[in-house]
Amino acid sequence: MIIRAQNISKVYNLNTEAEFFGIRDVSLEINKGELIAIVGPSGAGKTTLFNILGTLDTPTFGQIEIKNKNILSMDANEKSKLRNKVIGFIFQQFRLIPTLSALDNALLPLLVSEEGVDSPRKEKVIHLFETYGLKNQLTKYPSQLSGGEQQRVAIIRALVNDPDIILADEPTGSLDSKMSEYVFDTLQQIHKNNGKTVIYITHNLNLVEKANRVIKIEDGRVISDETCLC
Ligand SMILES: Nc1ncnc2c1ncn2[C@@H]1O[C@H](COP(=O)(O)OP(=O)(O)OP(=O)(O)O)[C@@H](O)[C@H]1O
Repeated sequence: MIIRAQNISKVYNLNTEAEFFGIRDVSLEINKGELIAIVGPSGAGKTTLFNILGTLDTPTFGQIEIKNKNILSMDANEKSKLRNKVIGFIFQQFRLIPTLSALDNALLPLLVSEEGVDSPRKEKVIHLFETYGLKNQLTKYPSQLSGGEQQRVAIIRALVNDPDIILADEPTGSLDSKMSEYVFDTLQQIHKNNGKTVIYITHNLNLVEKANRVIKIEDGRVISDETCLC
């Protein structure tokens, strides 16, 4: 098991009149290599859950373990190290830095890690650009790339530290249907070829169908959790 969440709740504005449960008593066990879609209406708690699974936020109640490590007992520095090594993030709005080339954007997690960028690591990233059809885009700036290409650069950035888990918050939410397929195809390849655990939030029914497991959230609770044996 790669992630275990036990009875986690996130309470916003705790002990005030505005107290609100973003998620309520959620328990999940996520195994290595799963391809999971998180679905549910707007305001259901998907991003709240995403942030907690990604160690970007702390639950108010409950326990969370990633790779058998208790996240709640870690300080900010330990969490940030674990996050950098174990989790790759992809967001709806790509979040590339406009003044850096596509290659430098993808290298950023290495630049801020203890290991830094060396030649073999740079070559590996260039190889990823080739694998994902971006070899002619290395020196381009984000504004010179299509939305789908920008998201693929963001996916490579999420992969450079070879994380076990990829967390994607509506990765195709800003793209038209053709570009959505183009980008999702990359996520599927990463899942299939590299054995990564991929967890994505989506409103796109075509992408829900492609998951091995679908977790539905409503009013902060998991209302169904189905694994497809296909
Ligand atoms: N910082 C906050 N303070 C108070 N309430 C919050 C905060 N963040 C989120 N919420 C509330 O928690 C609930 C869940 O929000 P969340 O962003 O997780 O939903 P979501 O399912 O991701 O929605 P969407 O699909 O619209 O992105 C919402 O009702 C939201 O208003």
